Amino acid sequence: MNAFELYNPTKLVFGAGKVKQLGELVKPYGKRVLLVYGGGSIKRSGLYDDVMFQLSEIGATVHELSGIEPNPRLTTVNKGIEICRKEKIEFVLAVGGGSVLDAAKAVAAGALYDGDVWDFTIRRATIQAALPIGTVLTLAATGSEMNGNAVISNWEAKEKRAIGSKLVYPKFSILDPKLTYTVPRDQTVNGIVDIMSHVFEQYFTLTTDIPLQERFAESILLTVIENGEKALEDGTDFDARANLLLAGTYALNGTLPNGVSTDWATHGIEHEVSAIYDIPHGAGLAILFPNWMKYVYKERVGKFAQFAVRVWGIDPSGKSEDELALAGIVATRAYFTRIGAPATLGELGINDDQIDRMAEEATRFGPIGSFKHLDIEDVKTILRNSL
Ligand SMILES: NC(=O)c1ccc[n+]([C@@H]2O[C@H](COP(=O)([O-])OP(=O)(O)OC[C@H]3O[C@@H](n4cnc5c(N)ncnc54)[C@H](O)[C@@H]3O)[C@@H](O)[C@H]2O)c1
Repeated sequence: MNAFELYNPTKLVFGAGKVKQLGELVKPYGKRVLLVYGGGSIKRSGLYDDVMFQLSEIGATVHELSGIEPNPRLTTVNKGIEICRKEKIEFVLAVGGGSVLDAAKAVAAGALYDGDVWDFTIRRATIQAALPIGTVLTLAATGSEMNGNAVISNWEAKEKRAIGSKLVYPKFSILDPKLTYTVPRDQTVNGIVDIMSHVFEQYFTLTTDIPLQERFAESILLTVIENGEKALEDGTDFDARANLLLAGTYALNGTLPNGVSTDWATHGIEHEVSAIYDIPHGAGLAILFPNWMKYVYKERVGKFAQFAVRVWGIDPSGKSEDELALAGIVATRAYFTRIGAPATLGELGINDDQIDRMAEEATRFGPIGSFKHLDIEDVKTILRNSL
């Protein structure tokens, strides 16, 4: 096991009706609040009114940044930064899915930076300060509710890049499974794939003798596989939604990578696809991950065989490790297809036009991944195999 540090300051407030605690949770941080949200689903569901009521109860002055796009854009983040500076905002409250949370984090960091917030994504500057953030999550997927990451798209430059800092962990996140009842089927599917992909990035590692981390990861995968299908059958199944929501948080809150070298190559490639084609992150991952698996599994066949047996319940008798590994990859693709995720870039209207550019961008800082280091030619092959 590698040396590691675990840091997670986010207070998780989980359960039905927990939005009632919002006012008290915001109160210590100030009364000048920027409310960040997306395209209006929170208005239709009544959540907006509940949030505004809570903020009015503590006498907060609320300014709004609405219209956060899925794959949130730098231009929108900049609008939020401007409001923060002009209105002397003390607290940023994100209400929505991962895109809203990520945009709020970028706004919070950009507001206290005397330069272009994009600098944080291209390693020109590191975050030195940020406004405090709180979140009310409405979609199980990214883990952004309990981590220090945010992904922002520069639509003009067709680039999608991540920022990360201890300073942008939410101070608190409210997770009420009932708030996810209205998530449409396709977004539920994208969320399931995103959560599973976060686990894959940390599970497929060359680090050995890590039984606790492996079983953590396998239990998250099994929980998502079972409860994902239940939530798709009945979007108002409280327990299925609750289990999915908590799995999403644990998949990317710093629990799984303890002492383990993690990969993240597939996420890097997916970001290049959605930077150009603006596809949902989960859809891109559903297409790419089984192709990444097929390309790299020989680096450690035994781990993929274990995945097949423990996660997909494949009977190992009479099968070689290689056969088991491949059966696990086939089962992964079959599950994605069963829940309705795309299997090829072609299904999303993407052809080979931009493969060179996407591969160049994905490897702009050098080879990616740690399970197998992927250079530009490897990335091109995985993208071509995904057409
Ligand atoms: N910060 C991280 O650690 C991290 C990790 C993975 C991905 N990401 C990024 O997060 C973004 C994706 O976030 P996401 O998957 O949470 O989706 P999202 O926030 O983009 O939301 C997807 C859609 O679902 C709608 N929606 C959200 N909640 C709803 C509800 N309760 N009812 C009805 N509609 C609802 C939104 O309005 C939007 O149209 C991508 O940009 C991705 O790259 C971030």
